[in-house]
Amino acid sequence: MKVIEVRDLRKRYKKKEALRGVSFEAERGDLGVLLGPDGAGKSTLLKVLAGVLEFDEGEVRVLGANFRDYREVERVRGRIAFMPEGLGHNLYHTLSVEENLDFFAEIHALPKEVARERKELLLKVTGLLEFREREAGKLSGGMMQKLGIACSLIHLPDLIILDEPTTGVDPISRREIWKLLLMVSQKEKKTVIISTSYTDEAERGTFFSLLHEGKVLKSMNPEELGDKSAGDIFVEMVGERKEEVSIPFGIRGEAPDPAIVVDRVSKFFGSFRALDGVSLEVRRGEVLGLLGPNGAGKTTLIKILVGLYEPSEGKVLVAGEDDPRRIKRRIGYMSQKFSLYSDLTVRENLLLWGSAYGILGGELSERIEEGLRMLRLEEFRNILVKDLPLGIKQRLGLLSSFLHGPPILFLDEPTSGVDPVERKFFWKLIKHLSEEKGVTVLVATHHMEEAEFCDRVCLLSRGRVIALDTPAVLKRELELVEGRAYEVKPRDLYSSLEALERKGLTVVPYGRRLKFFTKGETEEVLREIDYEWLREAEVSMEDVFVGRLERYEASQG
Ligand SMILES: Nc1ncnc2c1ncn2[C@@H]1O[C@H](COP(=O)(O)OP(=O)(O)OP(=O)(O)O)[C@@H](O)[C@H]1O
Ligand SMILES: Nc1ncnc2c1ncn2[C@@H]1O[C@H](COP(=O)(O)OP(=O)(O)OP(=O)(O)O)[C@@H](O)[C@H]1O
Repeated sequence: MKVIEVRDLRKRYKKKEALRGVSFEAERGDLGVLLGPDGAGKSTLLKVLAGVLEFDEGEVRVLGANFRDYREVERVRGRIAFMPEGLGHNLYHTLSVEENLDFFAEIHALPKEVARERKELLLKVTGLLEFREREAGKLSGGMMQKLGIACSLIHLPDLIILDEPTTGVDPISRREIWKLLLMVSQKEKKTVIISTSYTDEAERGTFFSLLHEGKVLKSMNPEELGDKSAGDIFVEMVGERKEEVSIPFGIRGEAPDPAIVVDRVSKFFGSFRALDGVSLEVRRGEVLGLLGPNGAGKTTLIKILVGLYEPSEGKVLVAGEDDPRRIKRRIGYMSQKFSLYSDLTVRENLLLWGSAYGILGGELSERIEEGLRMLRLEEFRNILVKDLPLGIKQRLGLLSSFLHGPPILFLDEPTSGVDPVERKFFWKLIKHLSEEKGVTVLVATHHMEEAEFCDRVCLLSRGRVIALDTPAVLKRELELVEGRAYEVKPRDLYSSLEALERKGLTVVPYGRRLKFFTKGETEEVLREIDYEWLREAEVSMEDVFVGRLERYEASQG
């Protein structure tokens, strides 16, 4: 049975035609993934499907209701869950984690026992069990996102629409969330439609659709991919950004070496210890990647370094300064939840930022024009920030952070929700700033492939540094502990999975593939699953992340 039938859908916002004749279908039990460049129209399509945005032309039938007629939309609204894009936008920030879940269960009139069972399951899957009493507004970004997903799933409606649910979510939780979505679609036969900026996620659903400039360019099922990845298809259809980066304006002042010193820093919120004796140094001109599970303390550390929080213990030196007011003048900061004025346009925001740092007149206009061109923001210059798609907001956030030419840059998840092509460009820009301009960069990310671009990587867990080294050393160390990594080809995925699990090996799904480490039993394991099915795989930073954390958690009991 078709749960969604869309024909020739058109939607315009004032002058902008966001959807230009979209056709789209999904059946019961489908898990459909929307991919597309920033601003392609994904959120617009999802809002129409959820019945929260009116459309101009075309036919939209959802759960048998004709969405032209508003009374029909209302008839099925209770059977649709919708999570909008953005961290914690569907939550009550002054209610606790548990109260949020209870609230959503109650408005959908779930029987008490069912609500209790589901709540416990969702708290477990999202890793929020130990934080059930914390106010939602005090959760980390990724924890908020996971609570948002849990609140959308608690009444298990027939159609679940999630706009970028895994943005800001750490790699381990991302796997758990995917397991949950697969269970909801395969076992419960619910229909799930999500958008994502992770192309590997497109390979895990029943189909994916690539949107570009308000049209569906391609819809396919992952089996049709052959040897290609969804990322390859994305780049083929959308095109790469091949141009070199060159930032014509100068950096104001130079940082000392080390540029950042963190000395035995702890931070308490009430009795909760968010940072626990963190010490590290960032060398001048280095790009240091900050990784860690949601709630590890990455944002807290960055906020201390940029002078927004005072440490409870220990001290920091940034650009040789220990006074938060002086630090703020020497750095650039892109925060996780945006320090942008939502009722001002893109250009107005940049004017305010630049002039706050004393850059004025012609020089400011030149910097803004150059920045808008470089980050492909020109067409958005007169759009209010609140109307910008997430990925475009991120571009503006990045530009504001370095517009005034600071020698040290703090970027808190700059690429979350940014499309893969633009994400690569962000990294070209970050590397250019560090290598050509000598800028020191501290960058938090959940995109593990980006950790490869960092000079060194710091892995935080529960407020402590558990690893700090170059990506190459961390990967080599993992190989020594875990053995060689192998990948299993897709056609034999499930039989291989069983064979491997019988051997007691942890098998990790990577899109349509599986990956495992041989742990010194190479011959025996390889014999059990035909050699032909295997290929040697490279150890990735995601393996390092998972491996290190698992070992750390085990050592802590
Ligand atoms: N309320 C609005 N007013 C004006 N223009 C809008 C509004 N909402 C969206 N747009 C425009 O419509 C286009 C599509 O936006 P949409 O949010 O659907 O993109 P998206 O594919 O979800 O992007 P992202 O993944 O980056 O969030 C963009 O050009 C956007 O600027
Ligand atoms: N104002 C606050 N009051 C109470 N607890 C807080 C407050 N701010 C942060 N925390 C807690 O401190 C911990 C660390 O949060 P932080 O935002 O630094 O994590 P993070 O590593 O940046 O996570 P994410 O990857 O999800 O962004 C979390 O458990 C969070 O709930």
